[in-house]
Amino acid sequence: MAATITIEPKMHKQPTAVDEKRETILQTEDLSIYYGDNQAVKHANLDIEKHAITALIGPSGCGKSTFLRSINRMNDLIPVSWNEGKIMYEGVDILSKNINTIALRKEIGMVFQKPNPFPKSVYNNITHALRFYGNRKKKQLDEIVEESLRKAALWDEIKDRLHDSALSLSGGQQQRLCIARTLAMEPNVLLLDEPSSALDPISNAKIEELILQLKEDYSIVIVTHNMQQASRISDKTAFFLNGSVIEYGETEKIFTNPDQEKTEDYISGRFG
Ligand SMILES: Nc1ncnc2c1ncn2[C@@H]1O[C@H](COP(=O)(O)OP(=O)(O)OP(=O)(O)O)[C@@H](O)[C@H]1O
Repeated sequence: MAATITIEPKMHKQPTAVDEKRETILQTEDLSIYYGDNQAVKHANLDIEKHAITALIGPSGCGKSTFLRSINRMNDLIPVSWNEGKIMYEGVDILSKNINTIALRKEIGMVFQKPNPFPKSVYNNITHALRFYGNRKKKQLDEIVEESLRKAALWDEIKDRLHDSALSLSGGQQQRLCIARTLAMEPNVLLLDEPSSALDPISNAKIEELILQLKEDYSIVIVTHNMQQASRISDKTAFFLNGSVIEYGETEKIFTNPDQEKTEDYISGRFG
């Protein structure tokens, strides 16, 4: 039977049940990812928890972004990329050939390092994909725009600028708009690839605060080079080195009492 990802309408989510927290939402099983002959991720076994923030850390080129992009099959867009192993999401191996990747990317949304709003109005940035996928009424679109911008902590700042170009917003506002655009698709999982590294410290702090709020409703995986950021906001941390997951555990433990010497060396700045 063809494996599909079901999209359930969930505009008005119920509050998260306490007992739902810290369940596993995604599991990678012996996941390896290659670019041609270059093995960028090596046999990764990670359980990503629901309603938690999972940070992926490690030196440049160790495979963090590759791992992240594989979770919603964005890596498929790189022709030389191929993989082995499994990524289980809601009982389905999302690396299967018959997965609907468009539906998958709605459920598992992604935000990139550089804010990349469309050269359209704020309003149309959020409604563009919704219009493409369905015949939503204006009233409904208005509600989604407001709800998404509120969730992205941007509504109060730009509610009078909905028809201005998104490119007229500041860098930090553009990044929160990109987050709002992703939230409008009602994802379960958010993949964030260094979402604040291109921003000034105040915008960075706002994004961090936002990510912490979003964890109530979403499961978040974030790639970051910023050790303070990882220790401030994440619940779990995975340390990658040369494509391998060297250590994975509670963030507090990883940063205060890691099991592996290499982890200790990295977080204390001895390399990387
Ligand atoms: N599009 C691509 N085509 C070919 N090789 C790639 C591609 N993207 C990444 N790689 C290779 O895969 C390996 C892992 O890169 P990746 O970008 O995943 O690491 P990273 O830990 O996210 O690095 P950084 O922190 O610098 O972003 C590197 O050897 C890199 O050269």
